[in-house]
Amino acid sequence: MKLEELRLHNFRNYEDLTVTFGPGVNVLIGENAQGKTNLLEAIYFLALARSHRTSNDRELIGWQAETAQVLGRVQKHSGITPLELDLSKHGKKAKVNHLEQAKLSGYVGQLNVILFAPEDLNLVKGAPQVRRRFMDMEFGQMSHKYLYNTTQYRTILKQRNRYLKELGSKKQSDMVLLDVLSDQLAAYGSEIISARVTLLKRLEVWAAQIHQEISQQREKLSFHYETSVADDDLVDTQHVYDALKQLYQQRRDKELFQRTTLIGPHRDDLKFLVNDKDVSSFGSQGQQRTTALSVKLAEIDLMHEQTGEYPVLLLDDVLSELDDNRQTHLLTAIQDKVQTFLTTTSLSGVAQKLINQPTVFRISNGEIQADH
Ligand SMILES: Nc1ncnc2c1ncn2[C@@H]1O[C@H](COP(=O)(O)OP(=O)(O)OP(=O)(O)O)[C@@H](O)[C@H]1O
Repeated sequence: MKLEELRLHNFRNYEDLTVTFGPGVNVLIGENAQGKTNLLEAIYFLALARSHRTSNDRELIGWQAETAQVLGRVQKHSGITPLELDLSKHGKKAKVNHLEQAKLSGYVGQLNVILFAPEDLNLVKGAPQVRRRFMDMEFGQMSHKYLYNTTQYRTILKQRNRYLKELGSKKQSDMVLLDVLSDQLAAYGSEIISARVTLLKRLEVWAAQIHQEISQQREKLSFHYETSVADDDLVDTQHVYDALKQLYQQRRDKELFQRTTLIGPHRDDLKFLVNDKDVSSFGSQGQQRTTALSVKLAEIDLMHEQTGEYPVLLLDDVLSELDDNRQTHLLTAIQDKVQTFLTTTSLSGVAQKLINQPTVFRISNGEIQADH
């Protein structure tokens, strides 16, 4: 899929912008603080109806304005889809084909993006929530069911945690309601865990292949999904559901004592192994970077496999963080097949690694100009 056109009204420092993009690599050049990342953020927002930088949508509205709009035209095998997000201080409206969508799951998935920013090099070394967020953002774009289950799970988790607090402080003593909430949490949680296990198996195949190429056949990358559910129970959703229910029974006293939910996908993690060793503890910085890059590039193939369309790739200032070999791998992997938006402060070093001429835009103070 390709993002053909983007229009912004009062989005961050863009008052009024209409821009048509090229189908291949689009390079966004500009000095610091001119609006390069804001533009990538707008594309990410158009795809996921949320920003990658802030959970407060109001920050996205231009300082002098009350409302903001992001509109795009997405080209897919099935034709062109217009997307629209309207933001105000009262919330946001999402439209597909000019029709307002009541649920986020009706909107997300129309434009699929993969964002790769310097922070993503933390995928391996960072806290577990970085990897959980990574799984949820990527798998949610590929599967409506996954997105729905994670949204429901979060709601029940909040209710259950609130109830555990009330039980802990003796404001409540009814264990029947706790059982009902545990049951619902196990139902959504088991769907999430089995989907993660299945999709990670596919992602692992692609990532291992890319990692092997970058490391010149020296390293074997593999994944391990870490969860309280025993490996033997990770066979299907029903087994995971039964295991979670049992775990909620067994750990009830501990959860009541700690007044929070200790088991479920919101506590799980993903480990990356290089030559069977945990790369976050034993890998060099170079191996950790190669792992992050391989996983990011593998997502492109996984999304294509799952949806039949290549996603749009957003590279925010990431090239400067990669050495020559890794840069070449990244740029070769995306040639021709993936529409890419790449921010940089200088074109040197990028252009000669690309086979085809990129479309270049200069960004200055919230304005964009195509470079001819
Ligand atoms: N809501 C907003 N309204 C207006 N301007 C904003 C808003 N939010 C941020 N800005 C402005 O946007 C600019 C930052 O843009 P952006 O983060 O895209 O920079 P950049 O071009 O990617 O720079 P760098 O290369 O340093 O990352 C700043 O000048 C900031 O003041």
